[in-house]
Amino acid sequence: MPEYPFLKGHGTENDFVLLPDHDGSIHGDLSADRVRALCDRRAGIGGDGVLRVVRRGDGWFMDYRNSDGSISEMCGNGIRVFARYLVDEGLATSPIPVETRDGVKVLTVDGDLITADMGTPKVLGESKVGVPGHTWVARHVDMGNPHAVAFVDSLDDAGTLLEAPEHDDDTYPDGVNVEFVVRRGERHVAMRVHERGSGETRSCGTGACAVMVAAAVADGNGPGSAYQVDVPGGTLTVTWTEDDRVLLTGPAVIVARGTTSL
Ligand SMILES: N[C@@H](CCC[C@H](N)C(=O)O)C(=O)O
Repeated sequence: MPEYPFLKGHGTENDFVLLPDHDGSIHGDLSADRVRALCDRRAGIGGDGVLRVVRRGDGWFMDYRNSDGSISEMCGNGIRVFARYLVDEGLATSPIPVETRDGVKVLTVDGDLITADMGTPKVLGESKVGVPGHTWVARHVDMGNPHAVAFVDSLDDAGTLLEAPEHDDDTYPDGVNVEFVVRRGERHVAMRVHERGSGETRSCGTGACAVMVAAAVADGNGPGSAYQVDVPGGTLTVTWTEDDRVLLTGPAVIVARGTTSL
């Protein structure tokens, strides 16, 4: 049985299996079944998703998969862990452009913290999301991937999040990441998230950006503001720049390296 190199890393406890596949020859046929096996927390390595690391021209491409094997356009914590891997291995130096299915993102490394320039957010309309016993109006924010942001009285109101929250299929034909948000202070919020393709996770980078943008719009603060976003796995800082770009800053670490036959 062939053995393949892997690494395990996380950003605010949103955790990933990294598969180095620099020339695309090892995992080019990465199937949904293999992603599910790698992400399995009992029979596999365990993770919210897989980051396949591929060279593209002079740079790098992040091939991101959710733990259920589905593909997403973007992963804000994943791309920061991806950058940590490149720097730790001496494969790149900051600033690092990384190609994704949502275009090129530039990563900046400053000690323990890695910032991803996530690009311009799209603030769209409102729809409803629900869990048993509760329904909320949610703001649709597109960060390259789809988000529904609901402001709630208590994060406990989201319940167990063992099932995907109800949402409007016409607004989100490809599914949605749903964020539940409470205010903690001025320019300071806390959130839980149910991720499309992964279930409830301890953090979501694109979700934190969507939450910040929705909160800033609701507060009458547009571009030119920064918020602290607390997630179950830590704290992220999201800055909406004057030139309408969203910067996601937080820690990203590699915690294990090995080989797997999965
Ligand atoms: N955890 C990620 C988002 C991963 C993709 C998401 N589940 C989707 O399907 O869009 C992040 O940190 O942004």
